[in-house]
Amino acid sequence: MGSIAPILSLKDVRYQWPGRASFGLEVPDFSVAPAERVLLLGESGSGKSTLLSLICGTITVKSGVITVAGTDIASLSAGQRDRFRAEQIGLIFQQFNLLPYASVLDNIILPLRFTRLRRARVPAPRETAKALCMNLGLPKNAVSAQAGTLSVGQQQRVAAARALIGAPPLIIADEPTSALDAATQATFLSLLFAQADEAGSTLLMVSHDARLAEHFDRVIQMSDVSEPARLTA
Ligand SMILES: Nc1ncnc2c1ncn2[C@@H]1O[C@H](COP(=O)(O)OP(=O)(O)OP(=O)(O)O)[C@@H](O)[C@H]1O
Repeated sequence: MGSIAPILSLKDVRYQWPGRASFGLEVPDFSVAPAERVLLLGESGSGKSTLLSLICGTITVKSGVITVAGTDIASLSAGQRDRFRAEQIGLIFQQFNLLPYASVLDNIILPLRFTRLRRARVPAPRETAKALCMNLGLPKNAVSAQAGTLSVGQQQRVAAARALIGAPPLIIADEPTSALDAATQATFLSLLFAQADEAGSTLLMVSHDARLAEHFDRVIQMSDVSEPARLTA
């Protein structure tokens, strides 16, 4: 990784869900370099979503330090963390989390409402949203459709466009291809990578699906990142 500062870094991070002594994360050292495409593989229940929640700051570490784009997220108040997340991280959820009755266009520009910094990077939000839709292979008339009326594969592209708009430095994707067949997965990933490249965004994806590995710069197993065996209740 040389002297380039990582976009994401976890050092000596520990987390345990309250009342869940049987599960814990312990991450001695994990980092992602700018523009890397990293796939984090792990079985169901291995803690992938917990790790992403820690990185996004929706749950807070018991000990250790997580930095995103150079900022220690524990140093921020809850409100600052929400703003910081909206500014710095584009999220693609497993279930996409689109507003089903809002238009595709309104879904895509939604993150810009929460952060002036990200909004400032998009002089013409509606035009940018339309361009992202086109580049991600959505039909032209899809932008005005209600998001909930689209197919699963199309909704996934809308979720990707929403994550990419305003070029956040870090894109985090939680099993975004689990509902798709292999050919559609590959197409989606190559479109996502091309758009992430254009935005200069780093991509961290978690999945249980080892078949995705060939598409990524680096593939890591959850068991190499976290050492749950060392935890005590
Ligand atoms: N909100 C929560 N409260 C308490 N325990 C939780 C919570 N969320 C997750 N856990 C527990 O943390 C452990 C890891 O779950 P997590 O969802 O992080 O794994 P995962 O690898 O993302 O699984 P999957 O691939 O099935 O989504 C599990 O034992 C789970 O029950």
